[in-house]
This record gives sequence, C-alpha cells and structure tokens, in this order.
Amino acid sequence: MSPIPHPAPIQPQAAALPDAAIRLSGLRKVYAADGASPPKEALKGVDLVIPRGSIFGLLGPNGAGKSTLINILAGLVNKTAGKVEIWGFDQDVNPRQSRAAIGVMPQELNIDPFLTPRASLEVQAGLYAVPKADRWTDEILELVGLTAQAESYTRQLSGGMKRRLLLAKALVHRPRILVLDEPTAGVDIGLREMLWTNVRRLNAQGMTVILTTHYLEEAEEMCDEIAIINHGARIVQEPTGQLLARMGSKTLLVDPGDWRGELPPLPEGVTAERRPDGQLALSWNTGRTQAAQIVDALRGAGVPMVDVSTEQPDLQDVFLELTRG
Ligand SMILES: Nc1ncnc2c1ncn2[C@@H]1O[C@H](COP(=O)(O)OP(=O)(O)OP(=O)(O)O)[C@@H](O)[C@H]1O
Repeated sequence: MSPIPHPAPIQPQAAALPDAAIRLSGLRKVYAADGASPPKEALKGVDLVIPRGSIFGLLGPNGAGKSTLINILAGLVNKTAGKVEIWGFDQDVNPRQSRAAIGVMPQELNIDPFLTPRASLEVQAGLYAVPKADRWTDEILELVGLTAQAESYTRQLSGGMKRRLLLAKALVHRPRILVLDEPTAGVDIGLREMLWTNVRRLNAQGMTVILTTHYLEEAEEMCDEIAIINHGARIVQEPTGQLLARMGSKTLLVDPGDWRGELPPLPEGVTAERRPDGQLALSWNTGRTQAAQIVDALRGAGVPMVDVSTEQPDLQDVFLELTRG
C-alpha cells in the first residue's frame, strides 16, 4: 500500500480550528406518522460533542437512533429540532460548508452499477465541486485496493469490492470528518484489516473518524471515545478506558494446582468461585479492595498459587449493563 498524501482540506474552512469536530445540541427527530404507524421520536434531544481528531464510537442497540443521527449529519434526513455543527459550521447557516466537511461511508450500497470505480469517483468529485487539480482519484483507488479494478464495471465487482468503493467515494473531497456506518458488517477479514489500517492512517493524519458498529471488540480496540445511545437518548459518553473502568469490578484468577482445600476468609465484598478448570475466580469491586489484599489472604492461609492473572470486564459487559431494559 502506498503512502497516503496528506489529506489537505480543499473545502472552505472556519477561520480557526473548531474546538470540536461535531457538536450536537438538543437534536430531535420525529418521523411523521405513516398509514397505521404513529409518529416515531427517534432522537429525543441529543447533546453530543465529538472531539476533533478522535476515533469516536457511536454505539447502541437496534433501533436506538444511530442511523438517524448519522443521516442527519450527512444531510440525508432533516432534523425536527436542535442544532448541528460540523467542523464549526452550523448546518442551518452554512449547509454547504458543513456538508463539505464530512464524508460518509453508508451502510447501504449506493453506487451506479454502470460506472467504473474510477468514473464513480470522478462523478462524486464533480458533485462536491472538487477542482480537477485537487482530485486524488488514483491515490484513493490505491488506498482502498481497487487499482486493478479501476476500469471494471462496478456491477462486476464483488460485494467486498463494492464496499471498498463506498469508502473511496466518502474520501474524494478530503473530508475533515469520516463517518463509517457499520463498515465491517458481513465483510471478510482482508477487507476489515484494510479498513482499519486505512482508518488509523487517516486518523493519524488528522481526520476525525466516527464509527458505528455492532462488533463491540472492534469499538473497544479502535475507539478513543464512545457514546452509547438508547431509545433516542445519549446515555453515556466517555473515553473508552473510563467506560470500561465504569463496571468497577475485576476478577483475580488463581491456579492453585491440585489444592482443593477450604478458602480462607477474604476481604469484605470479595466473591469467590471455583471454575470447572480448577481455577479460583475472586471478584471484587475495584474501589473497595486491592488485589494485593486478596493475594495476602490466600498466601496467609497457605493456598498455593501456581499462576495468577486478572480479568477485566469488556465493552460487551458495559454495553449490556447500560442498555439493559
Ligand atoms: N423513515 C422512518 N420512518 C419512521 N420511523 C423510522 C424511520 N427510520 C427509522 N425509524 C425508526 O426510528 C427509530 C431509530 O431508527 P434508526 O434506524 O435510527 O436506529 P439504529 O440505531 O440505526 O438501528 P440499527 O442498529 O438497527 O441500524 C427506530 O424505531 C426506527 O424504526
């Protein structure tokens, strides 16, 4: 993969760098009643600040309102109320600039089957009024691994290649902010790796990345900060590490060899279980106890410790805890 040229912005910029990539205040969306379906309030006054330069995860259960939020950012759905600022541009005051600052890789394929990848990118660049001299079509094709298919009809591309083209289209106008809506749903490992490698590189060059995904390990690994929305409301927004620490529980795993004796009294609040593989799992609340106290209690009682490790809650645990019910 060749190095990516610096994605210098070509769209008009706010006078100074904005303090946030995206700022939403009181964002509300009510879908109108349709036939027998009553009106649906998909976003109930969401406040959200997405830091400039972050890889930001937007998570939530099915129907939480993520796509509605992204479609509003992309200018595809009209909000009912609230304020949307993209790269410092108010969507209502500066619609053109706010649109130029963002590139969206949608969930659904929106490509013309009769165009070649190269032609698709040229058409997209035309839509964004990117001057010919500023186009970087060849670099983008290289970046997403479609150079060999540049002149093929899009309808002849595999599903994975079509998704690569969606990413390519989102990049033509060198947006400051890249939104990836479920980018890895149903894609193979090669495409997933290509995507994450590129996302990291683009982010390292200053692009803010917003990601929705149902793969929580992916969000845990990729995102600096995460917001969880549920029933149209933001229920939490925190740096990923802080969100994981929120569960506040930790487990110490002790392999006692073939020792099968009675456990000694443990510090208050520590729960113990013997796992089927013979390991002792000792769980505690991080605020109240320290691992050393548990180790001391076991050592004092002569419990052998062949091996000791710890287990942390993962994003899946946090997500389920916060969205339960
Ligand atoms: N065009 C529409 N008309 C009416 N209701 C809609 C429309 N689009 C979405 N909704 C409803 O708004 C709510 C939020 O939907 P949205 O697609 O934003 O959720 P989501 O978090 O993206 O879900 P998923 O993870 O399943 O993609 C849902 O109850 C959905 O049924």
